[in-house]
Amino acid sequence: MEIALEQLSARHPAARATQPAAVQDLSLRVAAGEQLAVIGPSGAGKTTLLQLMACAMPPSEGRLRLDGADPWTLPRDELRRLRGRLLLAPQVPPLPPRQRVVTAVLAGRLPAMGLWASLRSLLRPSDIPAAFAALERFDLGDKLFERVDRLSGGERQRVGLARTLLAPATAWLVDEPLSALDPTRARQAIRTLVEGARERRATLVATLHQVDVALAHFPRIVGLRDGRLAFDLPAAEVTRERLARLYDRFEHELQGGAPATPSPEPGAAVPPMLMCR
Ligand SMILES: Nc1ncnc2c1ncn2[C@@H]1O[C@H](COP(=O)(O)OP(=O)(O)OP(=O)(O)O)[C@@H](O)[C@H]1O
Repeated sequence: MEIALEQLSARHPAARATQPAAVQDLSLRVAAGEQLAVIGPSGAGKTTLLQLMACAMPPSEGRLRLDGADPWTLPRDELRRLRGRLLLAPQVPPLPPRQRVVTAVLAGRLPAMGLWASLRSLLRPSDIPAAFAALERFDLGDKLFERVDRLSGGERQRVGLARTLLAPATAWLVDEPLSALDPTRARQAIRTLVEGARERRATLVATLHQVDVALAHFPRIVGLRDGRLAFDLPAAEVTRERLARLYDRFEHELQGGAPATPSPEPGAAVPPMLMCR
């Protein structure tokens, strides 16, 4: 799916009147199948940007276009169908605590199913091999029949990512997918997510606090600051200086520095983890 933002601004309904808009005058085009990482300090508007792309909140100004259509002008049925092609994966996946992992993963397919098939799938998992294969890619095959509330936070986050692999969506909008993972797991998980999106030809937009992971695994990086576009560059052009400007007065969120040399290929050894938080 192609995603285009034209001078988009957005304000959260609960925001104070004195608070600036969470996203301001943002123009951006993400081609179908492209992979983009969004970085920036806390409060920069990264999550809001994903919510806008996912049609979870309407813009207050400007226009969003998904495959050329403005979703907010579509009839309700068409908007619902369009939302079925969008996957917004929140930082903490909404997994019912008593649910089995297999059911939670297969729930990724629900948007493509009718009502009865959905109910049947929730009661009796329909494609256990597919759930197992998705979990295996995140090193969680042994948790297939475990209850979700018996998993660690990091395991739950990976179950959420395995569910993404089964989703019928053509745009994956993934919010801080690595926040509960250790550095090794984080790299493994992002590699799997990026590969999965490529295999499915899905557009992937991920917000990331780990700047080094973003630079190593995504070809294009968008820097957000105070709701505005600070830069939109190929990963190799995101220099230490640019990052210092992006995180100015938020240096505590950017530990270390950007690689001085061009970003390594996916799978290659990467510099020490830069955690932003
Ligand atoms: N539900 C809400 N109601 C009111 N204001 C909100 C809401 N959600 C976010 N905001 C405000 O919008 C701005 C952008 O927040 P957003 O969550 O998009 O930033 P972020 O870059 O994702 O931050 P973080 O990295 O901490 O998750 C912030 O000023 C925040 O306080």
